[in-house]
Amino acid sequence: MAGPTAHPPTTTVREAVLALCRATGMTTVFGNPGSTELRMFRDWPEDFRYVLGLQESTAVAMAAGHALGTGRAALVSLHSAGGVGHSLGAVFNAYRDRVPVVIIAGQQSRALLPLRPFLGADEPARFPRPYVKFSRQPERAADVPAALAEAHRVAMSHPRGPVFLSVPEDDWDRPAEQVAPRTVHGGYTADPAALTGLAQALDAAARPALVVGPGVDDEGAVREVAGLAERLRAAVWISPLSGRSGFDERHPLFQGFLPPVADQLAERLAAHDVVVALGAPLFTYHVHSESPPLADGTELYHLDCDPAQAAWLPVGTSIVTTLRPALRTLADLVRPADRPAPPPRPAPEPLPVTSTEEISPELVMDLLRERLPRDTVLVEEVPSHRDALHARLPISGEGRFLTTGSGALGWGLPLAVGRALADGERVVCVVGDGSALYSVQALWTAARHRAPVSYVLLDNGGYSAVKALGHRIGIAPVPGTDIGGIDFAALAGSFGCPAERVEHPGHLPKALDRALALGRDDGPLLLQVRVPADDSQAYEPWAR
Ligand SMILES: O=C(O)C(=O)c1ccccc1
Repeated sequence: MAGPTAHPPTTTVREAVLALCRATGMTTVFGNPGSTELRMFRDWPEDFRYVLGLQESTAVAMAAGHALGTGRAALVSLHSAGGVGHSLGAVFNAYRDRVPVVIIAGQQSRALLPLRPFLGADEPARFPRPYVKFSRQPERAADVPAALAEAHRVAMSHPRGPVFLSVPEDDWDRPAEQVAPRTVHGGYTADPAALTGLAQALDAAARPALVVGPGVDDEGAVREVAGLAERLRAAVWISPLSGRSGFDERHPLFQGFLPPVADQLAERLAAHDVVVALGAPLFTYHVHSESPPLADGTELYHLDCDPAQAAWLPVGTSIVTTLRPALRTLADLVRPADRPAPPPRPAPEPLPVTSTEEISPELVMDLLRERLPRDTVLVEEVPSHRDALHARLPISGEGRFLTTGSGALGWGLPLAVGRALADGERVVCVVGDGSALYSVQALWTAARHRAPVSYVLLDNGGYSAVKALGHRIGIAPVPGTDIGGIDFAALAGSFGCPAERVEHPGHLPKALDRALALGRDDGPLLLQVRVPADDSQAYEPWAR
């Protein structure tokens, strides 16, 4: 009888990898197959689901949505070299947004590699860097399963993120040993003395603020942040261009969204003497302005699980920690405050349906707010109208708002597919025409798998955010920013996704009713909503 120290049984690389995928909950594979991956699919098991993306960046973004929905890493299979290249915009987002995506990329046969073969990747492990946490092509086929196990553990440890394994196509049939899954307990907590110092600063503060970054939602610390904010009576802001929410935006302590411009950010926070940034890089700027990061008199503390981020922040005291244990300790350390709470931010005026001839983005957001259940998962990629969305469509609840916090467009449309496939809950995705076109073929996957996504595509006929950013610095017109005239409803229909065009404000309420009444089993639907191209506005939603 085998003792506990006996070697695990020998099998093939494929069997060992599939067993590891089962053990780690990665039985949905997002991918786009080619000849360099074929042997992975021999005797493809029935308990695995293959979700085809018609371009590799959609496969990565769908996997990211799945990972965000399940809380587990998601597996992606990419084609060698060029396929990896196609995926990289989405890999960049996954890295910056800390999404655990495990990528297995194809590679040519080991015997062919010295000959620079067709499809072969030179220096495969360098290709996705620096936007992966781990990147390897194992030296020997037999090392592939253990390398994948390590990659998975790296992807899932804080700060989470994508990992990359290049597997030559002749490895899959070779012998290898089964890998026993291991557990890594990855929560770690701050130095108690550092938290005591922070608690003392908060107790002494007159007007403290918490800045909620994407890490709060990512680490499941929303409830802890609300508890601390209430105990402190602190103002709560969301960090610039955060890819998540992380605080109930209807809460009276909520003050709004910080601007991604240094002078405006410093000005917004100047009212506070102690600011605590939670899971937020805080100084995420989109455009340059000559300004110190914070006004004199604003003292910054920063809690984050990423030591690199702690190192590159230009000012403040950083405490490296995962958030939940640190926030619980902090809530015990601070005194309940008797300072007055900050006044709540004013609510925007609702627009009557009949107030305009055209459909304004504000009207779309008002109508969505009236219709969406509070716990709807909302995926956003509508840069020109994000201010209207944030002002009029408050998010409540953990994991309910997803967008790119990094800026590579083409993320939202497929992200919504993966998120919907994670648990079958209907997702609402508000997407711009420009954004949609980077990854529009994900509608085919949505239709194929009947992913419950209601797309509200705001069509302003151009790259409006870029036009407005040009306008801001006196550059108009900007060449290459008009893309109007695309029939998205027909395009979606051709992919098998039902769609409607909405061009008149009076037709919008019923169209939204139809889109939002759909259930888990009704598959996707796309509304192409024509909104005006307002190129005259400077892209400073945060300043309006
Ligand atoms: O600034 C840009 O060019 C850009 O790509 C972008 C991305 C997201 C939001 C707004 C603009």
